Amino acid sequence: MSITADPSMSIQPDPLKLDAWRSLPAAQQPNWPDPAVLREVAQTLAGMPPLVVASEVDALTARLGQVARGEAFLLQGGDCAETFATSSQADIAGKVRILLQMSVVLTYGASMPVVKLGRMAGQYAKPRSTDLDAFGLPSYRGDMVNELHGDVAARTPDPHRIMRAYSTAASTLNLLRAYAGGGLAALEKVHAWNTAFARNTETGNRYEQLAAEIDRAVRFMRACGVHDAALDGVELFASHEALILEYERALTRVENDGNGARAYDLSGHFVWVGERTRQMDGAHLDFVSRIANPIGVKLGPTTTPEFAAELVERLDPDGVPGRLTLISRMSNSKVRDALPPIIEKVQSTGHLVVWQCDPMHGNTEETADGVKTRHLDRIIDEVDGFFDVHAGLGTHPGGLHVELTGDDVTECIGGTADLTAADLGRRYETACDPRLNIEQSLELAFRVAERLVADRRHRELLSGDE
Ligand SMILES: O=C[C@H](O)[C@H](O)COP(=O)(O)O
Ligand SMILES: C=C(OP(=O)(O)O)C(=O)O
Ligand SMILES: [Mn+2]
Repeated sequence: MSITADPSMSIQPDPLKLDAWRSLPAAQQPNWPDPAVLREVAQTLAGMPPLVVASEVDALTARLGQVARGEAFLLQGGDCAETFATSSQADIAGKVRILLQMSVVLTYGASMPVVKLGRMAGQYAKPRSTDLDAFGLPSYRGDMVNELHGDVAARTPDPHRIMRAYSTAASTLNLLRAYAGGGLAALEKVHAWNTAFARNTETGNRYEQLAAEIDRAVRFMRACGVHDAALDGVELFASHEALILEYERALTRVENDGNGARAYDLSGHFVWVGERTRQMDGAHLDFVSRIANPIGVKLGPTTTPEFAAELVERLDPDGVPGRLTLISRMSNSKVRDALPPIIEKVQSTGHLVVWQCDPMHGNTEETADGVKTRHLDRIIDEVDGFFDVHAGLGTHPGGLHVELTGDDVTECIGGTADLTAADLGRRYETACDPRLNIEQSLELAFRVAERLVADRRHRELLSGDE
């Protein structure tokens, strides 16, 4: 579905052209039945407090600048589709715990600072391959738009859901901030992040050993009188796909500092444009080109090097390292051929971007029963291919973008527990794409930490540092 939105919906004078997208083709927008209701909701939302503030957004750009320069690693993860029903304390805590576990594996294992970015507090809208689902109902497009369960009425887009998305994002962020600022995220809790379920697995045991070492180190530092905020909490940022442009626009605020007026999309710290909405002349790229947030763009296997170079010039005109993250999602079979010419062409522009690997979306497959799944072997192979390509070109494999949950779900197959298609029925709970469970997520984190260490060692040997 591709529609051009109503240009009369511009809310205010618009010197930064934040409404220019309205006259461009916008892919994947819902067919809202009543534009007047949508307008009303957008106006209400525009008068509400933003969910994050500009200084936090700028802090994330600075951190991502470190990633772009090869000094840090970006870990981004969370649900494919957050739902209102699965935004409870337990759901949020579960995702925070697994992100903390993965980041500690990476920080400790690879001695590299990790920028932590949840696919959380806004990931309520989904692009779909088809307008109708397998039952002939209008496709589920995320809780911000329509309802997963039910009939045609439930699947009819309802603009009021946008307000519910805003309030669910607010309560999710509230808890995220509380967890990040202390309590759950303090390094003393490194053992507590491991759930009972994962503790009894091979990967969970491996984590326990690492946690024991960290625990000892933290106790040693405390005994030496070290009281550093970095031990007591973490910086945790929030991100989602900027899909429903009415929502993103309504939460965009213009800030005036010494450097003039800048627009920030304060629905989250980082937003990205998906594979299905990255048309060069389309509404989504126009909108994100006008905001000051760090932004991402997904790049699938049809991406040409020329497109990537044009994208970089367009979205990072001022050459700010960390402004742009290019998220490759090529599939394990294509990454080794498709990615190198893209990186080389982008390098030739002189811009410094974050290179991030999404090993999930190119590797979705269907079982004989028509269930969407992903095999951990293919996921790990795409990550390996991504690292191989960067090692070959001398560029920094900057980050990982994954769909995961803090639960013991059975949605992806493979891993040390050797889940098969026959296990999928046991706990298949996703609203959209299959997510890694805790053990599979940890296994992937250990693999990435090993690659970071091995590749650094290799570079040091080549440069004769040791
Ligand atoms: O992340 C989401 C999916 O990859 C995307 O929405 C497409 O899913 P579909 O092919 O089931 O529509
Ligand atoms: C839809 C998604 O990805 P992509 O745009 O890469 O298909 C997603 O990240 O959930
Ligand atoms: Mn997905």
